[in-house]
Amino acid sequence: MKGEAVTDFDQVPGVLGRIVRERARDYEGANPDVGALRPRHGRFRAALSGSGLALIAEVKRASPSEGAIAPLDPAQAARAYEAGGAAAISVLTEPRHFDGTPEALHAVVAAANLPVLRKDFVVHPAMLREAADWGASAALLMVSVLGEAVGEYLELAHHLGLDALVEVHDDSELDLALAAGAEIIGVNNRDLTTLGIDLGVSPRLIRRAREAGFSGVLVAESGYRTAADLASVRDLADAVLVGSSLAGSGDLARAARELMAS
Ligand SMILES: O=P(O)(O)OC[C@@H](O)[C@@H](O)c1c[nH]c2ccccc12
Repeated sequence: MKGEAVTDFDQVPGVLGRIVRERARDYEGANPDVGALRPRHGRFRAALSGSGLALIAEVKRASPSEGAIAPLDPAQAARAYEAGGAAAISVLTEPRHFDGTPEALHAVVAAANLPVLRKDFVVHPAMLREAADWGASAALLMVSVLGEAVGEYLELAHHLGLDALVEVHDDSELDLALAAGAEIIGVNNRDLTTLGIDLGVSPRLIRRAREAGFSGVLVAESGYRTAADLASVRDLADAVLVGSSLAGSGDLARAARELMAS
């Protein structure tokens, strides 16, 4: 199965625009063929579908909003998150702004007994093929980046046996994700064009998705630092995705446990 690279990023503003244009250049000329159908185990989705709020803990060494966070060893960090009760691990593989690497993902897949999400700015089918080859269970697809192409990328991800976390930040992106047939929708509290956080975004859009009849998995993303911060999504979301506050805590297992204590 062959996909198409997304190249038209003129509409994407701010930091996000800069990053996706860099990523598109990185993968220019890469092979867009994702090969034969691979079996899908749905391990990422299953890990988030139990009762109670599940934690997706992120291996995040740096970010555009915080700069350097912590020089984490990815394997050690993943084992600590697992010990702290995480249901899945997210690993940044974007090199310039998040200090991510493919090796970090390899190391986490080898070290942890949990499903792993490749967190990157996917703009080319080859990035999904890599995620599957590297042993990830899921990949992030951002509607703010892919626009109408999100449906095609969802199909490519599923063809490769991957679950897809389809990320939205506003009403029109949510509508696109729902129309594309997303099974797992993440609502990002951070506006990636300005980097501003509004913890009201997740509860609002998660409610809207449920009202629209969405029966899949809903994930609240970004900006959560304390157990109290989670009150607004505790009985609403299936999972939360947390990076900076855990990664910068010094004791990742303990920070994960304390964050999720209700
Ligand atoms: O570090 P935080 O505020 O806990 O956020 C984690 C995660 O949600 C964030 O890293 C993220 C959400 N969507 C993204 C898209 C690309 C890069 C990073 C992200």
